[in-house]
Amino acid sequence: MGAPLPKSKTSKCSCVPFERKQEGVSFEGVILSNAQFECTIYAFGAHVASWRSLSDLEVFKTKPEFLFVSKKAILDGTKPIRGGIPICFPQFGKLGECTNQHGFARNATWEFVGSEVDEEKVLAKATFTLSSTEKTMKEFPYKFKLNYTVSIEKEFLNTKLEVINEDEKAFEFTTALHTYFGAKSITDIAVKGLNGVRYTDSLEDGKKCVEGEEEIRFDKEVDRIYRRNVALVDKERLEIIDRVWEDKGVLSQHTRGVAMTTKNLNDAVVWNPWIDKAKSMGDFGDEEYKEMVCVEAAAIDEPVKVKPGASWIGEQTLEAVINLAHFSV
Ligand SMILES: O=P(O)(O)OC[C@H]1O[C@H](O)[C@H](O)[C@@H](O)[C@@H]1O
Repeated sequence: MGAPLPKSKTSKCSCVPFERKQEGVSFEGVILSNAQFECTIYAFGAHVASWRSLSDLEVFKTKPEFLFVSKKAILDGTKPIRGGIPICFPQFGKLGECTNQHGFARNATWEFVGSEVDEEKVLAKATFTLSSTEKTMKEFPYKFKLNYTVSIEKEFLNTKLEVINEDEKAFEFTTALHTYFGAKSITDIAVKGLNGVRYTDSLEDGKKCVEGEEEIRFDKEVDRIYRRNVALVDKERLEIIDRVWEDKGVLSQHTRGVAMTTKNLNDAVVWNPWIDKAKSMGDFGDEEYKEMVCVEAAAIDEPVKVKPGASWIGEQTLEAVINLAHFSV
């Protein structure tokens, strides 16, 4: 682990490394705090496992956590962690030569290489890195380096993945920041910002469809890859609204949710396993489909090409929103 940035008496922002032992297995990571929010990142998978509010506001106090992690998640390094923000690289799903679905980055232990805090900006940041090894070369035959920077700034969580080609050959990859959002109840969740967007339905052999709903609601299994308009993707945002905070069907000031913006991640995967798939997953509770939805910032439809010596950056920014005026009602 890199050098810790201890919390001084006067500082509100911090990045504190930790080591947890669970059934003899040690798990390392860092906790970022900026006095408003706290974020836990494991070195295994450079996995953001928690992003929680530290506020006393009622709408946060009753459920401070914004991300979902399964109670059955396996935290011994033998399996990717079910929940949080797994990093899919160098392939999304089975779209590549890797043996494991979603590639190897979420199964590897990354190195914590640095941190930064800035009281004025209300910011705390940590960077992790992962480089190619003989093992990764067997599945993805290129030399690469990944830098992953996680920062909390006020009510924003930014996750930025840099992919550097250290090989003599160009390479291609697909990727996703596979965020699991927590829900009080899935039937009260709405995903907005995809109306009119083309998507492939992974549950119907990749059937091509166009989204016709202003709000995507959930009452069955959903697994879709939306291809957002590249020209608009930097300006538009996706909203994951938790309508349970509404007052008698009327949008209240306390409606809360998350607004997502992305850079260079033009696709959005929307996934909820629903009943049967939930039961088939060993590291996911049978009823937990009611408590989560994945909205994943991704580059899938058009694989990213990186020339030798060049690099690519993809990022997502999540904003914790409680005031309805911030949502595009
Ligand atoms: O079980 P995992 O390998 O973590 O994948 C979980 C899910 O990831 C994505 O959302 C895919 O679109 C789904 O088809 C897949 O089931």
